[in-house]
Amino acid sequence: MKIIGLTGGIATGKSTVSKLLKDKGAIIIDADIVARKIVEKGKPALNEITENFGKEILLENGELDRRKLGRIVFNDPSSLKKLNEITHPKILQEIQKEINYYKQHESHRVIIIDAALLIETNMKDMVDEIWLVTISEEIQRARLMKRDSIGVEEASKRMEAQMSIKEKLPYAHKIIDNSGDLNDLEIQVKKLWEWVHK
Ligand SMILES: CC(C)(COP(=O)(O)OP(=O)(O)OC[C@H]1O[C@@H](n2cnc3c(N)ncnc32)[C@H](O)[C@@H]1O)[C@@H](O)C(=O)NCCC(=O)NCCS
Ligand SMILES: Nc1ncnc2c1ncn2[C@@H]1O[C@H](COP(=O)(O)OP(=O)(O)OP(=O)(O)O)[C@@H](O)[C@H]1O
Repeated sequence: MKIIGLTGGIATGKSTVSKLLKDKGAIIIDADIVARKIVEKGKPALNEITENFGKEILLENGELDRRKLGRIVFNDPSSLKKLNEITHPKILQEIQKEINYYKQHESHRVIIIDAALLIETNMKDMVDEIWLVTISEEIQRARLMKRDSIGVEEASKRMEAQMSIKEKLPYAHKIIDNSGDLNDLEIQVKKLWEWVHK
């Protein structure tokens, strides 16, 4: 079983690549989905978040107000550090649990871990190789603003909260250049999929 870490900055196109790989038969573990799961109502991480950020961080139904928390942490590095300290160990633990499950039940299939923070966290040690999705910062900012309907400042702050693509390059075993159109992307993904099965 091969485990591939798919990474790249916010809105570089990881989910788009994951979808293409899923259609080809890969198992996808999406770190954003795992991150949402560990802060559900009643989970210990949500209590820790309210202890640190106050009850105002909850919606009326008791769930996490993600937009509000996002506005706080992406504008204040020390709040982001605190949130990462609460969530990252639990996200890593859950991903490891999922890997162990698939190792037992789907041992012939390729696993893709889709995670923006794969290199920043110890997730990089869980994978056999790293595939990096790259685009210029200008395209990245433009796609992020469009997808999330946010302004240039908010988009830039989110990008600054992560390692730059340039800093991630030395860790990459394969590069997926997503500056072209979706057809270009599909061609690259097809080649990688063939390569992984050689
Ligand atoms: C701050 C939160 C509540 C904002 O929620 P929101 O629904 O607006 O965004 P979502 O979770 O879909 O994340 C979107 C993208 O933001 C970027 N991002 C998320 N968390 C972080 C972080 N801690 N540091 C840097 N970038 C991040 C990633 O590129 C991610 O793909 C949420 O992102 C969160 O709980 N983050 C901490 C957990 C985490 O590190 N998740 C990323 C796992 S790789
Ligand atoms: N080649 C492309 N041409 C034009 N738009 C694209 C291309 N690839 C992806 N997109 C769009 O760019 C946006 C970001 O892509 P996507 O959501 O896959 O990024 P991501 O890396 O998974 O982001 P996140 O880190 O937030 O999870 C989406 O709106 C997607 O539809």
